[in-house]
Amino acid sequence: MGEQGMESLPPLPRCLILDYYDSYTNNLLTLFTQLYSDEEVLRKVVVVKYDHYDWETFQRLILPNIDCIILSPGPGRPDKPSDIGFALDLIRQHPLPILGICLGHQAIGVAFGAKIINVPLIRHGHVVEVFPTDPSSDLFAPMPGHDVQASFAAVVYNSLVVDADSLPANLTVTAWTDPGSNLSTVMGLKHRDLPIWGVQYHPESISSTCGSSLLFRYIEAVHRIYNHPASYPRLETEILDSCAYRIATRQAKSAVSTQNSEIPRKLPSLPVEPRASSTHASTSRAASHQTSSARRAFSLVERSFEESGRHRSTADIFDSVIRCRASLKSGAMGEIWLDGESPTRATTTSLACPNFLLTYALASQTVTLRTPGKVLRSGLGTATTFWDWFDQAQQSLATPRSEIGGWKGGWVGWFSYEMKQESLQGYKADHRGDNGKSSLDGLDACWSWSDWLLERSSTGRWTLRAVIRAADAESLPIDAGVGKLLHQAGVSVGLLESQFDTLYSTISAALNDSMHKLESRDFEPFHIQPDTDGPAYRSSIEDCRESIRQGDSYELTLTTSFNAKLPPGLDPFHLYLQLRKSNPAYYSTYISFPSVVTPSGRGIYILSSSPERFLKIQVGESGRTIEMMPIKGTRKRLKKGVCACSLTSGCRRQSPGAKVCETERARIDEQIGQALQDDPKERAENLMIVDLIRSDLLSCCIPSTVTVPKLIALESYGVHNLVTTVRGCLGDAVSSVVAVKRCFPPGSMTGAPKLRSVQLLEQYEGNRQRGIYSGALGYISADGAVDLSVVIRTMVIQGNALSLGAGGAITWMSNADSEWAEVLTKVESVVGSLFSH
Ligand SMILES: C=C(O[C@@H]1C=C(C(=O)O)C=C[C@H]1O)C(=O)O
Ligand SMILES: NC(=O)CC[C@H](N)C(=O)O
Repeated sequence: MGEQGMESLPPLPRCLILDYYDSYTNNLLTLFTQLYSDEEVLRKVVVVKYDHYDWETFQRLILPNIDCIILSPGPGRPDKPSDIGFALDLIRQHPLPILGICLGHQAIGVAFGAKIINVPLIRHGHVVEVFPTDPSSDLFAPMPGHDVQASFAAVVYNSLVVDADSLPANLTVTAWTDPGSNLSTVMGLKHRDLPIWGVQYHPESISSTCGSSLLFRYIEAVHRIYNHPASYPRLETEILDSCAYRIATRQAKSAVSTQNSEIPRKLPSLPVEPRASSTHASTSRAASHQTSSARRAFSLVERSFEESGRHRSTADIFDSVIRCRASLKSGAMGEIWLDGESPTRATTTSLACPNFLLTYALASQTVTLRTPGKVLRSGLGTATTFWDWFDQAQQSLATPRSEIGGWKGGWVGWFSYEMKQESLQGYKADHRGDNGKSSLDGLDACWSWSDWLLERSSTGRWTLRAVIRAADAESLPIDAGVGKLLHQAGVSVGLLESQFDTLYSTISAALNDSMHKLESRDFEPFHIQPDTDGPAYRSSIEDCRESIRQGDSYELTLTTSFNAKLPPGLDPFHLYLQLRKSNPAYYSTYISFPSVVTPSGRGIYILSSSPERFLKIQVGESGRTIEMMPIKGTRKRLKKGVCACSLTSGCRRQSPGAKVCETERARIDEQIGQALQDDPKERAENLMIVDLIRSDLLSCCIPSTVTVPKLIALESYGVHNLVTTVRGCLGDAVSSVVAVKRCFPPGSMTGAPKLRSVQLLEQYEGNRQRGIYSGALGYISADGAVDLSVVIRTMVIQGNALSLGAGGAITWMSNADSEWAEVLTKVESVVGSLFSH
């Protein structure tokens, strides 16, 4: 070493990132793609779980075939063998250049004899100022052409830190935070003689600066150690295959990619044929979309109803067309209303009567097909998960892709929170919450299929959309999977052209039936009670804070459940009509499956007013985009009609509703929102989940495409919320269902790091199953488009039992009283004055 830094980008060495099941590890890839192309990074950099190989195998198979190592951040302690695996041996034997980040950095300290202590001030998700001891050299030297800076801003996620007083002589401190104060801690280390470096902060965080220059200088140092070869070989396939999530390098960033399957195949991307003015639905054009090499049984059609029904309310149409028309309801499994009443974002509404349901029981690993006349079960066996089985089902019933947004027919349903057992890598079955109360009993996932739907655009026009089955189409394979079940039950998927025509006429008549009147019904308020009372919840908050203090978690979304017995005769639909008025939300949804029986009785009904997007997949010109919009940070609003006037505000009359009162109320409400957006605790809560969501998306996206177009924006619906938008382009080989699986459960409902937080929360929530609450709800369109909400602010009714989950993110800075008040605010935003509690 000792040579002047090279001023050009070195070729990329083969780099293995050892992942401690942290929820930020994949973000390191974005530092690489700021320097190198996606193709190069996906060929040369691999993320492998720290327990994927044992030490002996790692030394034999991996070490000889890589050039450098990054040790990731992670939960727990570097001096605890189960948390750190073989890293201490790796560092002590220092076979290759190593860069440790956060937990990895602390492991470097421990490996050479330093002590780990608690930080004087825990500030997960906060931006701190880092002061390199020599900002002009080694890993902190600026990028070529940039000025030397005495300090830079970076995000920290640590509870623990290397004790500066215990450092052995062979380790040097390279950076500090808060130098000279009693908050000062070690932010960087390096070995005096060996190519081993560590940083305590998170260079990969969205709000950290100088991350790519650190990586650049590390790669430059690695390159120097290998005497500047012209290039490095690509990683061997076996090593690439040991990555938890592979993204296809082939055709990275290509235009529209294939629908599905881990084996990429080229299918044409086809638009839906609009049939706005035709009264004869012809499927011939749709059918002609099929190519002989990729023949599909199903296609999409749509036909508008022009002015019909335009002046009637959506609730009225839902009641008259979907709920009351016997000819449409016979043969249906229930009613679906993807409502989407949003004051700030334009939405479409979809109404449907599904033909069949697929439900999944985690405990017995059994899929059940439910049709109006039949119930058929099929065991999955232990070799597969429902996610993979359902992925195949989705693919076998898929239509060609359409660039038109929204649900075009196909699946509507949910994955309950417990489906994490089959999606979350490293999840330990013995921590499962299945000894807790389960009321879902076999509805851990539930996906209904609708051949057709009635859609209202944001301008009010109604359109019939359908999945069409070509009369001469080959039938589905019936030897396994969904095809076998559907065949046994005698269900055929998709409408024939003639059926579409008849349906169009029937619905047209119903839309024009102005005699229909939607009755509104009053009902008695009922009593809703929390599962956990305030003191018990406060005590769980302290448990969460203790886990955070010990370094096991950075943030935990603690939840509880509120329950009520409904008065006899209460129709959930009428309760939903009240909810959509009192708490309009982007993802408001009503689902009714009256024939499904659970331990609480007959029928399951979902009444959702979720404002939160979990995940949306759209097909666009440049490929499939995936977007997630986590919410963190919630405050009560000052509602319309409340007089907030004070003596100083100039309103003397103090009469709620008066114009001057309303102006004052709006001003104070805006101030509350602004204060939320400016609050460092709330911003940190949001940032922690944003970094986690970026890492989730990197498990299915081309790395350089993952961006954050909107960071910590204020959205005010029923409550004030802070919302971030994270977006990326899906990798070619990642199907829609696989993308959902890789990001499930929603990070805003777990906290970070996801795996460790999920398992801790199971303990702190008394092994209670969260059920549909905290899961994902929405559509997976026949063409692979997806839009799912995070299931919050949602009433689930089974028989006469109503449950409503609520919770909030706990960080070190949480105050038990205000967290409990936040939970009650969320509950109130849903049940409001309907209930006494
Ligand atoms: C846990 C809930 O909400 C989650 C927690 C939030 C928060 O802590 O601010 C906000 C939205 C959700 O991601 C809930 O509504 O029950
Ligand atoms: N982000 C991290 O790697 C955290 C490391 C360690 N668990 C701590 O809390 O200090």
